[in-house]
Amino acid sequence: MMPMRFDVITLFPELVKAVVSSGVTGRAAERGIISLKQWNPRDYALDVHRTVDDRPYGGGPGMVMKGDCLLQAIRDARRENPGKVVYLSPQGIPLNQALVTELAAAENVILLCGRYEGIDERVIALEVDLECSIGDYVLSGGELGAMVLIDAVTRLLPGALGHHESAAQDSFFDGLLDCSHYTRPEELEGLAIPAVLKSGNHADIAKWRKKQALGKTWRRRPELLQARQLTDSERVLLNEYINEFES
Ligand SMILES: CC(C)(C)c1cccc(C(=O)NCC2(NC(=O)c3cccc4nocc34)CCCCC2)c1
Repeated sequence: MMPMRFDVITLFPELVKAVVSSGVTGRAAERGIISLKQWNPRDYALDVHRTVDDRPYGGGPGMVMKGDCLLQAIRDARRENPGKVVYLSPQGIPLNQALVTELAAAENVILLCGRYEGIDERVIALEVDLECSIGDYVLSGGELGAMVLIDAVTRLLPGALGHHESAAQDSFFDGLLDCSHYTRPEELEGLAIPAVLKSGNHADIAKWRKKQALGKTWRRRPELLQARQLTDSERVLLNEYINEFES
């Protein structure tokens, strides 16, 4: 199995490298499930000051990343990794599990990270296949977006998760928020755990967990429920939860 290759165009290669230094993504890199290569536009800046940014046409505050260095870095990366070029950007489409699943099916992907006020628009016109955003807040660069994407995609690749983890992952996948979790000690600072979890009755426990997940999603992220058809038994559980919640 060939590793999925991520090529990241970034002024901060060390920041992005951290994503493969530990945890599931670190293990996936060790196992050859993913490979990561960073390309620094500054290596293409030939002037003595190695300039990668310049003042914006039309004036205004801040600087813009110069297109020439970015284009050369992207083209060198493409030569080694003929993958889709994804620009992590606040103007992008929201990164969600559906898009992550789509990206995990791709052989390779090139991730472009902006800094300063952004990148020269002509780079997007010439080389970017997809713009995606990890959320609506102001960031200092696209690198954290790249790392989020690498983490989410890697978890879907065969062999990345142990069987315990992949089973847990599947429970995440059913499109609902997660139920509450508890572990030892049984009493923690005077707080007990829900009795059903000590009952040993696996049917009751599964029902309780599903009801918790449905109820929590209904309370906190009702729009996720819209996106997901409920089975008849799930609808019954949710109605039970709502009746209890509102009683
Ligand atoms: C959304 C909001 C608040 C309306 C907004 C509107 C306008 C600008 C920004 C902003 O943050 N500009 C800075 C910038 N951000 C990002 O790269 C970025 C931000 C958010 C999610 C992302 N996912 O990937 C990359 C992302 C980093 C420096 C280079 C220019 C882009 C934000």
